[in-house]
Amino acid sequence: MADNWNDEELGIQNGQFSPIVEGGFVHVDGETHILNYDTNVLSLDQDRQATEVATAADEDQPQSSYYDSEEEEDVELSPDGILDEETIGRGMTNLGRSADGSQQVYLHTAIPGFSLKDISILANYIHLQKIEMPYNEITDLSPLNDLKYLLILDASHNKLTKLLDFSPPKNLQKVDLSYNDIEEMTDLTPHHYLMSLVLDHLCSFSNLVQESDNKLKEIKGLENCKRLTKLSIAHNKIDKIQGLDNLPIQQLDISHNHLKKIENLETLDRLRTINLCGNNIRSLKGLEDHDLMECIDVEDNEVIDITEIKFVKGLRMLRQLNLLRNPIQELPDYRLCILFRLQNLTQLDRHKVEVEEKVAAANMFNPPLEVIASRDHIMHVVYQFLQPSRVWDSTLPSVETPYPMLVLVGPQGSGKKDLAMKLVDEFGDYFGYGISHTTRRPHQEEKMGQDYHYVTLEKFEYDIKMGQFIQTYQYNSNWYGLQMESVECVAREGLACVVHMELEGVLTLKNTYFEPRYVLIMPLSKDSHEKRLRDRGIYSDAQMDYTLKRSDMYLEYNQEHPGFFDMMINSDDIQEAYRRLRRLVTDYLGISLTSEQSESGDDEETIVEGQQTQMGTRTWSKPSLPDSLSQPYTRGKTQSPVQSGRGILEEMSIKRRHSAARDAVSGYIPPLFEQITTQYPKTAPQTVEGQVGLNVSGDLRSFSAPVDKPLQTGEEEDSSSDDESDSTLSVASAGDMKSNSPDGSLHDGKGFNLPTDSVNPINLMDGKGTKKDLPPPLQRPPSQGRPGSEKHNILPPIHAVKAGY
Ligand SMILES: Nc1ncnc2c1ncn2[C@@H]1O[C@H](COP(=O)(O)OP(=O)(O)OP(=O)(O)O)[C@@H](O)[C@H]1O
Repeated sequence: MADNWNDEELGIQNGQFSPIVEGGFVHVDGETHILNYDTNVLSLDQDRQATEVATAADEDQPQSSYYDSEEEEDVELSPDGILDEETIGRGMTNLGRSADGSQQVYLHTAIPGFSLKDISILANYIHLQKIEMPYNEITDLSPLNDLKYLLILDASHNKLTKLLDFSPPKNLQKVDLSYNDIEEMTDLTPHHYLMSLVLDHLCSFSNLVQESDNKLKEIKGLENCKRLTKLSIAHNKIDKIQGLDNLPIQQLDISHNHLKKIENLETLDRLRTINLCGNNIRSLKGLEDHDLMECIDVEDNEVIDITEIKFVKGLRMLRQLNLLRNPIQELPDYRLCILFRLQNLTQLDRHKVEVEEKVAAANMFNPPLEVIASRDHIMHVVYQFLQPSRVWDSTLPSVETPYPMLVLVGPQGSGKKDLAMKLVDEFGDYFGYGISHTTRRPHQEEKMGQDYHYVTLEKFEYDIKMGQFIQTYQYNSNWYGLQMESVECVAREGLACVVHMELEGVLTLKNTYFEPRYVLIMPLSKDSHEKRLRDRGIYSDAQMDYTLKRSDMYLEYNQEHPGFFDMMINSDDIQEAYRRLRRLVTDYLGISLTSEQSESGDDEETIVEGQQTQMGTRTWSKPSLPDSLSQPYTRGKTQSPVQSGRGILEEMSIKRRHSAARDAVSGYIPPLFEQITTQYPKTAPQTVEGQVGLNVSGDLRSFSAPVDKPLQTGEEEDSSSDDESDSTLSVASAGDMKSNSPDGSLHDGKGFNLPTDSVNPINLMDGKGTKKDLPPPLQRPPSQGRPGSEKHNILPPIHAVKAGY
């Protein structure tokens, strides 16, 4: 009869079978069918009408719902441990089609906790696909021999002594035999459809009180289980991982065994989850090369060394790692340390990884340059705040006119120190060398207080704490730093300060109120850079490698941060580099050189003005006001106008710094520290007239620093030519503009306060960007006496009122 049922009769709607089950009856569409417990087959009961609704069984329903009928409490089920029909019937769930599709049958039964010893009756229920019978006293599974459709078997918590010692149901896929008295794994070749095997806590049942010696010690017999994807053999006495070669295992649980190392997993290339908790493992070696691994649990082991992480570092899919209760937890900053090394983790030690932690880890162990610089800056500002306040009147002469500084930046061995010193030698009337402090020892040819101030680490640290530094940076285990006093010393002389430093130093400097011009001195040829380093004979191979790698970083930084450097000069040939730098500076200062002298090389060049060769005379470039910074300019004869100068962000940053500096200056109350402030000159070099700042106009910088190209043969290096516009730092000679002023003075009584259009370099160009004819520059009287502020009006004036005097 059942064979002829159509879907509707069977309660199948939309392909879903939804009968109403009540005890041994099934109600479908108002008809009641009787379940034949012997065969699982339903037959129609004409006399009964469905009255009550019972819950339809769900395939994944938990065991706890096996018995929920209170009315049947009185009945003694399976007395004497012999499984009976009543017990089975009550545990039946999941009515569905038989495997051949011809009948409606119950597919699942659950008979837990009946102290069953004899389950022979199960042999009659051939349609069962899933049997759950934990917490019994079963010793023999042979009645399952005939259950050829059995897929899932849970016989955990029984008294089985043999592993699957019944002739195999054809398709047995999932087996849980944990908590049995099985001492040894036997050959499971007959169960070659096995996908999941759980053998936890073997031999525990009869040894609840005392730890059994008979626990499973060896993994074996699985060689032919070619479909095994999950294996759990936790809480046994296994001391070696073996016998799993080439199995498709994805989940492996060997927790709480006696493992000392992770081995023989190389061929388990589908492994995704491994649980090794509660062993004696010290090293994570053996976990590498599992590309699909997502989750590793090694809680409660002996992992102590952070370097062990290297074995799981390459696991790109790894998301969860548990290292709780390992000695490694004692390491300082353990969590950030791990998160830095394993940046893909979403869970560590059972705790979700927060984004903030990842950022903190990166900032702690490999901070971006900007973070290094910000920290450095913060540190020095804080230490400065802790000191009595002091007015740096030479370097902070006015909030509107920044103190002129030139920073040569580049990798070690780029030759920037030599260039800086040479520049100061030649243009001593304009530039002074800002001497950094260092903890490194002087090289043979270096002199104390000339190349660096050489100090001990203790002294360096002391000076940091005394708030002396503007910036510091550790390079190759030596510390370098520029002290405020070093800059102030130069400023007091009325000179612009030239310093050289690594990129990190520049980043810090960019956080300060200084607004230097930055020239990247870059050896573009690796070979010549390496040769220069090697020729010095003082660097180890590792140091040279480090330096050469950093030179790539400089190039990248220049590419990625357009406008960060004002100019790049190739220093492969140091003579040529100096010529370019020199040229840049003369443009910058508005100093004219005769073409003859320019061609004659760096050593011979003489500064002239108004076509007169006279050492020490010069024309002055007109200082620009901040407003003029974003004016366009032409760069080189052959190039189309390129935007340069400050980017929008830089502009905004400068505005912020101006405003901060303005606030600082206006709120300054000196009397308390008069003795400190008065030991330094209160003002910068006094003469205001004809002052030249380095803050020459630039344009919006939308490209990385322009490279100052070497001159071609026949090309004139003449500041009077159009080449003047070659420099990013230069503007059309503003000295020409000053010809309107009889004495070349730009002073308006307060400092620089020229009408904007008079300093706007665009005004020097015609509409097409070519230079207009300009009036000849006025000759400036030759300098006399010692070089210094009184003669060289480089610095802007101090606003005494603003400074609080
Ligand atoms: N205050 C500073 N802040 C950051 N870096 C600095 C500072 N002073 C010097 N440096 C840089 O530290 C690096 C190491 O200094 P060192 O004197 O050993 O190099 P160098 O041989 O003079 O390099 P170069 O030939 O490029 O001038 C150099 O790149 C140098 O410019």
